[in-house]
Amino acid sequence: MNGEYKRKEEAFISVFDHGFLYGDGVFEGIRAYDGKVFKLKEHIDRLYDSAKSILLTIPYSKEEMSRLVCDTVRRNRLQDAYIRLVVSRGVGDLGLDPKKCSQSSVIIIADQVRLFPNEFYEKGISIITVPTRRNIPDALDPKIKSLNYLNNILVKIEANLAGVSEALMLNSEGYVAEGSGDNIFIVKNNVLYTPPSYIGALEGITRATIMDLARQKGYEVKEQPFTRHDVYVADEVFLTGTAAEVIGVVKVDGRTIGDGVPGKVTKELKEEFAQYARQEGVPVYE
Ligand SMILES: Cc1ncc(COP(=O)(O)O)c(CNc2cccc(C(=O)O)c2)c1O
Repeated sequence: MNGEYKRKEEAFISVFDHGFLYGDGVFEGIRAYDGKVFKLKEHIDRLYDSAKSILLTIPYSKEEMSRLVCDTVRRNRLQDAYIRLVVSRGVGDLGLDPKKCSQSSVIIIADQVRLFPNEFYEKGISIITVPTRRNIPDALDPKIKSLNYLNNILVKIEANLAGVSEALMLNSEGYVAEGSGDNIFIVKNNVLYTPPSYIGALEGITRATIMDLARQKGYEVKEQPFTRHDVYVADEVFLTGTAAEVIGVVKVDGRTIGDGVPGKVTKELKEEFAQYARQEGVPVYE
């Protein structure tokens, strides 16, 4: 926390922190595999882009921040880790004006990874689309990974109420945007499609990695808008995210996708990703 290491039980922020009061801040969710931080540069770059976009100053260079992330994993003696990196506007008085905050808060948490049950990956998951739309880019750009996650949480609540583990948001024009915490791919006739980021979605790092891996395997990958209809009639559907990695979707709004089990391309890319994620990364212990 702001350069000092605190035990979990002593790690507190002020009730006047504008990250807490107004969601005024940005964050990243990063994973370490076998003692190596995966896609650290990409996550740090996205964090600093998000901060710049809301005129939030991060009081460390990217190199210092990268070192602090690795230090935090090391001090927690973790090999496989989930890292939450948060930068808020910091402590100010009760007005929302950012000028009231003199120093941003920087918090780095390294914890055990909590994964979806293995069964979700083997059998695939059932999801729904929900009425809650993705934030429109000219209100709050979904490319900014900000602490404002209520749009996503409302979608998660709708998924919970429907008894499913994830839900898809459309954008204001009715095109599929993304899940509450993951990006979406559909496969049709061996071609992969994913919404372009201008649709109103986070530019996922897992999404970008899967696009590269798929192309290296010879698949055509197209970034183009698609509708719920395209999802329903797809041969395969899968979601990507730092936590989920690659997870097959076998039912959407009651429509069975393909044969009702995770498809060939989904399984191939999940395996490819798992191997790649364990080879790559910034070593923490060397
Ligand atoms: C809205 C949204 N869209 C897509 C993604 C996937 O992006 P990455 O491939 O860069 O992770 C995210 C990221 N979502 C995310 C990241 C880390 C943890 C968790 C969690 O559910 O605990 C969720 C996200 O929050």
